[in-house]
Amino acid sequence: MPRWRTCTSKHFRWSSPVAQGLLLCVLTFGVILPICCHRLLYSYYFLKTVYLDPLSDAALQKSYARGQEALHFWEAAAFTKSLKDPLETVAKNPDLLITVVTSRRAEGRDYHYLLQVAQQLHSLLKACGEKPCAEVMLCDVESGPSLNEDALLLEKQFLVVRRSPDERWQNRDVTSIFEKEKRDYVYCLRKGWDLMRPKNVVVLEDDALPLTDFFPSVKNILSRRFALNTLYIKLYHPERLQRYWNPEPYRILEWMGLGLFGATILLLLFSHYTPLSFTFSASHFLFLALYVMAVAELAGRHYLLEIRRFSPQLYAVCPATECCTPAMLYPGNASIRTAEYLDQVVCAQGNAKDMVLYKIARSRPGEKAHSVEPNLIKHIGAYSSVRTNPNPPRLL
Ligand SMILES: CC(=O)N[C@H]1[C@@H](OP(=O)(O)OP(=O)(O)OC[C@H]2O[C@@H](n3ccc(=O)[nH]c3=O)[C@H](O)[C@@H]2O)O[C@H](CO)[C@H](O)[C@@H]1O
Repeated sequence: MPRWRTCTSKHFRWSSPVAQGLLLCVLTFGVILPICCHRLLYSYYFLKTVYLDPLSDAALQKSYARGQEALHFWEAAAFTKSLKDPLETVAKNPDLLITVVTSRRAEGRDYHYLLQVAQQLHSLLKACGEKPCAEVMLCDVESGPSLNEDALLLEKQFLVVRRSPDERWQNRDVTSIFEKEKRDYVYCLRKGWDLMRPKNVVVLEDDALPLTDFFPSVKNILSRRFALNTLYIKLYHPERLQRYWNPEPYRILEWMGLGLFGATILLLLFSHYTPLSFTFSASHFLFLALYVMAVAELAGRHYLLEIRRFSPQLYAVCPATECCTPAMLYPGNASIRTAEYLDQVVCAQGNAKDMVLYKIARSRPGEKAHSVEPNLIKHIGAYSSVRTNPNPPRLL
């Protein structure tokens, strides 16, 4: 027998733990995960070159169809319903006020993001039963010569607030869109507080579509102790930034915890169900922990988070992340504190209101900020009203 064959058989036996571990890794990472995850947008296995374009086009088409359906819905409602002045019908001191900040969109107007959000809120509020879960205020910040037609269409159904000509005059010198966006946000925070003195406030951007678990989850979060001492709680973080390998310290802890938990379960299963005699060792445990961690990261943490939707009690609360403010919960009088803080800062490119808010919460003594996972809204805005848009917009 040639010499190399003797060597191989001496050092490499398929029954050895190393060979079995190798086989498991090759099967999992080279066969099973690629087959199961190549179409999953937020997985490392996602075949971007093949699937990104069709998935993005399908998402645009779906959003367009929802927008047109919402347009017909609200056009019909405007004809058939003649409500009292919405300002008379809103409750004072509601438990929850939902403020939707909206401006006219130059691009993507046919998607009617605001109408989609309003229709979803309308149906979720109807499902709440007799006592409404929240009051809704639409804050139309459009100050240009063109009107925000979607907000106009909703005037009979919702309370719509706008700046007076004097207030608009005071803001005429703002040249940066990011500073304008911040001032608009502050205006909406203050207006909601002045009109209703709500017990808690959620501010939604007009392209933040609440998911079906929105109201039960917000209620559950507000019932937790930490909410009382929080400046804001983020209800959305972009899916593409939800990976473990994004430098958020709490995620590394979660990742390690998952690895240890998964390894324990796998060892218990192996020891019960393998016909071979099984000896437990620390290196087995370490290997399995790393294996579970790698599977979770490569398949996509986003999909793991979705398991938490099973019940609002399972939603995780973690330290706030930096990016984006499409859906923010301000418990108690935090909305008015936030407006005061934001007033003291000037926003600019690279230092938009989301970054500024994050820095405020970190630098002010006694203020804390949190994020909830999984997301409570879906971000439907493929076209930004403050940044240049790629043509056509893509999901990643
Ligand atoms: C999904 C996502 O990452 N969204 C973030 C991104 O917004 P986007 O770049 O996606 O912009 P967007 O069009 O969604 O606008 C954000 C919000 O600002 C409002 N608006 C717009 C123009 C204006 O003059 N005044 C005004 O108030 C608009 O109605 C909307 O409620 O960046 C913003 C900061 O710049 C925020 O952090 C958004 O959460």
